[in-house]
Amino acid sequence: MSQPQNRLDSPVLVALDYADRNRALAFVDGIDPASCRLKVGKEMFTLFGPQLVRDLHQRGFEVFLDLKFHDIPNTAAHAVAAAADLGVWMVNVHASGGARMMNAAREALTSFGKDAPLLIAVTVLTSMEATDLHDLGITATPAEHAARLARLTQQCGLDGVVCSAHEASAFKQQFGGGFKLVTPGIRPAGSEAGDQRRIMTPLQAQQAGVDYMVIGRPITQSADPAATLQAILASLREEV
Ligand SMILES: O=c1ccn([C@@H]2O[C@H](COP(=O)(O)O)[C@@H](O)[C@H]2O)c(=O)[nH]1
Repeated sequence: MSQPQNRLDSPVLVALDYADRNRALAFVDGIDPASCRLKVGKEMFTLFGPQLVRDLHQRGFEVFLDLKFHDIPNTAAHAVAAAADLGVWMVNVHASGGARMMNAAREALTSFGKDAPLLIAVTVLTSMEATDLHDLGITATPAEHAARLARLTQQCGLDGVVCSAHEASAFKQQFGGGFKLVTPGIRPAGSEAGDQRRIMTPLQAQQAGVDYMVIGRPITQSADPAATLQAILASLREEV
């Protein structure tokens, strides 16, 4: 297990969603590990496996392994422990897997002590809006349903949730400052929303009190990903 040595205050998690490992590493090799953390999700992990995470650690980056485990408690717990063995900084499950699954996942990390990754749970995907919930028979709004799942997540002793930045200020009041809010669906002004629905700009998300903002395509699909990342970071610093 190799843990990165540096540490940083950056709120930006870059979603490293590339089908091409060389393109991903070309971007990574052009940025400073102190400027952001990297999120490895289902696409790159399925294509390139744990070695990709080791390669990023070796370059000094902390990694959020975004595999959103949703399974029976035993399987989810073993998967979370495997992520901890890999030395990731953060790992997640789906809150809709329920309390027994989340408790099992949390307990699986106790033996890692201070080396345990942060464990968070996905509430309502940022690509979802009210009509998507209605299709599932859920009549609550995305914000109400996300709050219900966040409450359950906190009761299970996890470190925080994935939610949209729209829920951030209410969740900080309800669940306290220490409960981490990780928000995808971040779109700099003028960039395409794509499949995302509950979106905010980086600055709006910072003002709403999010802890970490996940930004993928606006950076990775830009003409100069490293420069786009720097511009986003600069815009956030200006407002501090
Ligand atoms: O609710 C969620 C949970 C996870 N994601 C992931 O974040 C990134 C977002 O990428 P963009 O290109 O900035 O849209 C992506 O890896 C998702 O799998 C999310 O979007 N929403």
